[in-house]
Amino acid sequence: MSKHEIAVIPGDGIGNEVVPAALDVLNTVAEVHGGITFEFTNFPWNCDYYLKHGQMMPEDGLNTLQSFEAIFLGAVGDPAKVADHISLWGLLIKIRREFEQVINIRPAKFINGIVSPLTNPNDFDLIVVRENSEGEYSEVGGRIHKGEDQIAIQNAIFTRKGTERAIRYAFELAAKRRGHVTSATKSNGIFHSMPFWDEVFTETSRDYPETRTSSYHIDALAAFFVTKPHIFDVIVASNLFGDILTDIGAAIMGSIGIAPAANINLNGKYPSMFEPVHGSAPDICGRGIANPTGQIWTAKMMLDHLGQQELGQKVLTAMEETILSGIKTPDIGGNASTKEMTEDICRRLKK
Ligand SMILES: NC(=O)C1=CN([C@@H]2O[C@H](COP(=O)(O)OP(=O)(O)OC[C@H]3O[C@@H](n4cnc5c(N)ncnc54)[C@H](O)[C@@H]3O)[C@@H](O)[C@H]2O)C=CC1
Ligand SMILES: CC(=O)C(=O)O
Ligand SMILES: [K+]
Ligand SMILES: [Mn+2]
Repeated sequence: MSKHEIAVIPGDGIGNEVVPAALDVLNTVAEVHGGITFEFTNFPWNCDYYLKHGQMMPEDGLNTLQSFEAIFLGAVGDPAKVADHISLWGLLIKIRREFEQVINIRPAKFINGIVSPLTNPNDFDLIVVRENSEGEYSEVGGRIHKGEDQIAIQNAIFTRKGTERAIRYAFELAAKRRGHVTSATKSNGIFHSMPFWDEVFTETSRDYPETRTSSYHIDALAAFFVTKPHIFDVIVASNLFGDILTDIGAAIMGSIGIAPAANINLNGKYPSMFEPVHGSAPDICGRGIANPTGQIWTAKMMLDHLGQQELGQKVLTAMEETILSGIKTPDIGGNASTKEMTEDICRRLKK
């Protein structure tokens, strides 16, 4: 019997609806497997916690999390209670940074049974490798002066190490897929960091002569996600570009509620963290209609990471069958609740 100890942070809003759903699925696969168990430890760190304690997590929160094999998170943010930059930097981004989760892997593919907003989705199947530790997501800068003299300065950080690490990861991943890496750049408008990004991409690509490479400016690339997403295999992007591209990736699948993500620690010093692409969706929170499949597909990515690829595949297959059978939440054209969709996935896993 192998036991996986997982830290669970549902967070805010629909995180509290989709995380329990995905835990049901994980418990179901463990039961079906018979040889593994999960021990989930829940941490109620979110914007309500902030209102009570003045911080998003306790002082020793990271220490506590460090002993777990992985972290399973829903979403962070409730702008009605706490400003987004405070809540996200106090929990989600803090964990990504401090635990050196330097890569964010975000797949998107055509799913049978969901109407894509694209007329010709053409069975696209892509993965965005998002640099997750630096780039435009930065605390470096400041604000000075008042009134009409106000100045805000925001510095983006691109290190050789961080840039090359993300690009190399994309090449390694592409070697196991269709052997094509696309770089997201903007060297026509961003004077220093993006020409640097291009140089590192070109240099790194020399170590992978078998791999086909492309490079597009992010504006054109975003448009190609809409007009011809099937041309992509692996896309490597900076933190912000990857963030934006993956909401588009989610949208062309049919809903942001489906898209999964994994924040990967590569050096083995800290746990990795699994959380879907979407946020806390305050507009639908509390109605029991949040799409659980982004969180469930994220659970599949966690299973893969834990070495349980076979179980991961089972989860994805059950999820796809449920969708194909028409048991779908409203965001993907159905009228099922979060609970009904989750129960159907669990039922299929037990068969
Ligand atoms: N990784 C994270 O924890 C993220 C947190 N956020 C935070 O979440 C809050 C809301 O941000 P938004 O920009 O509105 O993005 P959002 O992703 O929460 O919502 C955008 C739209 O997608 C819908 N949606 C999202 N997830 C869904 C699901 N599972 N099922 C059905 N519909 C779904 C929402 O109802 C909304 O209309 C903010 O505080 C924001 O900072 C936003 C993005 C990522
Ligand atoms: C914050 C956010 O939107 C993301 O990291 O995906
Ligand atoms: K999330
Ligand atoms: Mn995002």
